[in-house]
Amino acid sequence: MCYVHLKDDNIEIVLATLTNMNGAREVTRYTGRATSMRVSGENNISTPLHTLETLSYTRLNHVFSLVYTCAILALIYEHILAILHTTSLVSFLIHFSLLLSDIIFSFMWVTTQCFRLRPLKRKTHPENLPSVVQDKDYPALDVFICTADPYKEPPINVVNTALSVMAYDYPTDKVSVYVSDDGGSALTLFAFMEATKFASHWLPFCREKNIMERCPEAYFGSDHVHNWCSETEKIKIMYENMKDKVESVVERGHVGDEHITSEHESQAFKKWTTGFTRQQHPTVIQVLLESEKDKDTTGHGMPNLVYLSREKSRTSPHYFKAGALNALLRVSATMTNAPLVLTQDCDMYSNDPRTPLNALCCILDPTKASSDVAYVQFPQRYYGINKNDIYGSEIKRLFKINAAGMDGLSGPNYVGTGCFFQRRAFFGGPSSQISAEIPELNPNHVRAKSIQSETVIKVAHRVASCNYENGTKWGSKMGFRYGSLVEDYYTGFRLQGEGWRSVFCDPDRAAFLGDVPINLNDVLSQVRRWAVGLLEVAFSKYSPITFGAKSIGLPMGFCYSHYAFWPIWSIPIAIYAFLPSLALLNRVYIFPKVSSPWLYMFLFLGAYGQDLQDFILAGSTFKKWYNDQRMWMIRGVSSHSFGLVDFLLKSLGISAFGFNVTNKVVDDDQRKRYEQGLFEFGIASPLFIPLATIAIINLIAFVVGIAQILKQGHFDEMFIHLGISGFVVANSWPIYEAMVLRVDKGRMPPKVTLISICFAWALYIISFIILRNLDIDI
Ligand SMILES: O=c1ccn([C@@H]2O[C@H](COP(=O)(O)OP(=O)(O)O[C@H]3O[C@H](CO)[C@@H](O)[C@H](O)[C@H]3O)[C@@H](O)[C@H]2O)c(=O)[nH]1
Ligand SMILES: [Mn+2]
Repeated sequence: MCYVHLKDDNIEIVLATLTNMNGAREVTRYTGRATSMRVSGENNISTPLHTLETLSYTRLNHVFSLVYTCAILALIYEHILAILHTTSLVSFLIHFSLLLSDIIFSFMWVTTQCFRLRPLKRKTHPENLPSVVQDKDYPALDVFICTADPYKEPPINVVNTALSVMAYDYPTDKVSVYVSDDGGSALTLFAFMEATKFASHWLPFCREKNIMERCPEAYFGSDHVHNWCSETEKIKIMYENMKDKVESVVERGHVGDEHITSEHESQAFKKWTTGFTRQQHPTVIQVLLESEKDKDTTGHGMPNLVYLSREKSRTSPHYFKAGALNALLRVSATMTNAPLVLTQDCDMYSNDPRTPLNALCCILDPTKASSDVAYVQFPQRYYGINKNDIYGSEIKRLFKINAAGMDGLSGPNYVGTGCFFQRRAFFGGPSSQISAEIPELNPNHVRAKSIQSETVIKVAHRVASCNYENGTKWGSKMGFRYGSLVEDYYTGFRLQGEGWRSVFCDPDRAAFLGDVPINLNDVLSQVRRWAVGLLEVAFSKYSPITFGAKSIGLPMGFCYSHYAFWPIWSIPIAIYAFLPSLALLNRVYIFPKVSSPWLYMFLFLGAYGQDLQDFILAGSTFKKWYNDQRMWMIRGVSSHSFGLVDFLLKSLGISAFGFNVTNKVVDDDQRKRYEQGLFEFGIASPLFIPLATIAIINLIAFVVGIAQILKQGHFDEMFIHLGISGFVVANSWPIYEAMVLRVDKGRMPPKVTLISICFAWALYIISFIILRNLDIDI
């Protein structure tokens, strides 16, 4: 096994770690330049499973960061000077808000630099696996798929996700797929019963044809299905039949008797008695496939497939997805207890059957009893994004650029899906394991013989009950952690705090492909939930800035802080969106006189230029980057501001903010407009009001500003104001278009436009009253 260590540009590969008879460690190493490394050899110890490369522009980035830091200091100094020279409360407040804004921007910029300290590119070599470990010795893998609502997450899509992982190129008897249904829906169970029948044809078909798209919907939907033959046609018809059946049952809302084909199935549906609701129902566990018994059409074994809907009660908290994942951890422990666990969102299908092998390359260390890698995170990547990605849905910075940056430190944050964990990681630190309350749940507990035996099913029901966690360490010291709506981010952070590392694995071919929301309200609502979750971590006793910096070191602490404090970006963005334009309308020029506009220009272009550079190097395009920066502002003033308020209300106990599941059903009209690159407003969402208000105020300010320059000069004083307003106007183009030019269903509802005009007017009046007695230059 190899273990790779990087120091500056040098690479050290620990090819083997063996313990000799005296108990001492013997290490075989290769050292060399990272960029020119070649390792060759015949035996297994010289065949690395993964190699790392540092990126050549990193040094340049460091130098630039130094220069940029000086510019930030100069700007802060000017703000302080300006504050010292203020003569009235109003001008003090104005300069203070500019100082506050720039301090927040600077803080975020400083934390961003930690992602640039040592970004890595990691390459896996699954072709070398056979010389290190035979496939019969591969660790078993439990896959968890979460779903929560059959109407927002169509069961046929969940089935597709499950089929894609069931068909992995991995010893079938080592794969178990567990589906958690927080929607407690018979419709989802029905879909999976149908899926098991289809799987017995689909899995051998994938194997024989060696196809890459093992998600049937993606395979039959792709234009380049090779080797189309009568068998392909047959399987396609089978798939279409299953899909129609599942969709019609979902549409009808219940599973009719005509669809139930066996006594076994009928027994399963009997659990949906009257009084069974999503919020209140007993545990349902249904073993749909058992690898030791069930065979596919060629007689080859099938993976285990288990449906779980944990018990829910109105009086017990269920902790949303984190709770579902912990129930999955426990139920799977009683049945298969695989040392590797993959967590998947229901809308993220596997796009590469060799993904578990790539993960093994990063996690496996056969020479040691265990490695300290808690998880291997693959990036979230998506299908169906429009040409220029108008909503910045790729979120490239979070999922790719920053993740590669953290990989060079202690490893990336967990993003909820596409992540292979060592089960051990959920039970204490790498060298301080803790025991579960019952032995069946411990990672070293030997798996049961039959997953359907009475004793196993009994314990499985017990550990899935809604009161099971009371008085245990689940959610605090064990399993996925509770306390934040971004349970993924929080859990990864806490695991790293316990001493675990993580690894980022980003092969060229996307390992997983997911679905993105395609209307603005869904996009913004999703980020609003994230904002609340992140703030819950930022202002907890485990804040990354304090606890994090202590437990995982300053650079990693800063990386995690960057996300935890993401929503406070809304403060400077909102200040810059309103203040300069309102001041301009009142002919008050607020930027420090001493500051030459060049300093602002440098800071703005420097940050933007670096951002653009990262995007282009990560394989993106200028247009996508432009849209991403626009969404950054849009999210800042809507999702993040609302998230900030939601968080405050939640902290004060005034209102609760739960996990609103993102809608994955789209209407064809919306899809068409999305393909055309049009923003989808359509509904009167409060999230749109700040956007429209800002767009209106800045447009008027910009026009008035230009008119003033033409009439009476003052260009110098107005330069920065005009620059900012002009920039906001340029970014607001889709909003003007939606308010004035469009007539389709996705335009801005007139109600939102009207309310925003009123807000803009009110803000102008207020600013007029406050600013009227100020000098032109303050
Ligand atoms: O009570 C719940 C709520 C959600 N989910 C599942 O959680 C997943 C993610 O939910 P989704 O609505 O798609 O949220 P997103 O914001 O798109 O998800 C991102 O953000 C979440 C944290 O907010 C992470 O858990 C996800 O992995 C990450 O992709 C889905 O499979 C849901 O079925 C549950 O199982 N139970
Ligand atoms: Mn999602």
